[in-house]
Amino acid sequence: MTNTVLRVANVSKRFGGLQALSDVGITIDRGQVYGLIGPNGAGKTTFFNVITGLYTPDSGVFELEGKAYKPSAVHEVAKAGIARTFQNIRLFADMTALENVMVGRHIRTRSGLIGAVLRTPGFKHEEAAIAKRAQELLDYVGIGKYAEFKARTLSYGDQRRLEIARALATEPKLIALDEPAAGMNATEKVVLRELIDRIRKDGRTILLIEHDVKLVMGLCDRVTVLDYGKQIAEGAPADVQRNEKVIEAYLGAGHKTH
Ligand SMILES: Nc1ncnc2c1ncn2[C@@H]1O[C@H](COP(=O)(O)OP(=O)(O)OP(=O)(O)O)[C@@H](O)[C@H]1O
Repeated sequence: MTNTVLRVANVSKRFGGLQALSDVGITIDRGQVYGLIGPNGAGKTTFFNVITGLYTPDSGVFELEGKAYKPSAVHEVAKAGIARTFQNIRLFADMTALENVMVGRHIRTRSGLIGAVLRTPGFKHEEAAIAKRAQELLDYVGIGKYAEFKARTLSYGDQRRLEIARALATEPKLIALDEPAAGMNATEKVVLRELIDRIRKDGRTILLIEHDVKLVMGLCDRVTVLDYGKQIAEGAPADVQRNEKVIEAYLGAGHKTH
């Protein structure tokens, strides 16, 4: 089996007159935490959205574990094996934490989502096993005791962890985290860092966009830096941090720094 989990090459995307991405590519190996950074408006979210099927690219080559995939729709990408979280948390607010994770699990079950909605016999049979696994995942991310709480009643940090549990429930080949530390306080960030570290140690592969450069540098094995839709650096965090173009992009006029 190939050691490369995700290979994306030559991704371009234009919004009207704006070239949001020009020929961007990344390769993520098994077990890596891969960071995507860059100043405001650099194209990080656009790239992320293209990889996960939310935006249709103008060009690009996409491979997951050596097999071509077409990022044409979010659910297709999820089926192919990429699970993601969102910058603006997207949970089923009035469902319990446990139910939210169970929904994530259903894309990997025989009866699927439709079976879940129709409550077919096949679904009922699977349901107990799904609930058990969902509870394990809640425990894993550290919010097991909130299983029966409605998602909207959880703290911001816990909602983010719930999103991660739901993504893990799909047994993804790659888990893509969109600004997982956004809005978190220092203590929550420490807990998040430990969680991402644990997910990696348990053999998962992670792509993340993050504004907290310290977190990225401490956590990631490799980093790509985007600026005005172009890839200006790629490599180990320590090297990228010293890169002249990167320093200029972050400190240069016209950009807000984070
Ligand atoms: N749906 C869209 N329609 C038009 N322009 C867009 C759209 N999405 C993004 N853009 C533009 O593309 C460029 C890249 O935006 P993007 O959100 O990908 O950057 P980013 O690096 O994620 O920024 P931030 O750090 O602020 O989240 C920006 O100039 C943005 O205004």
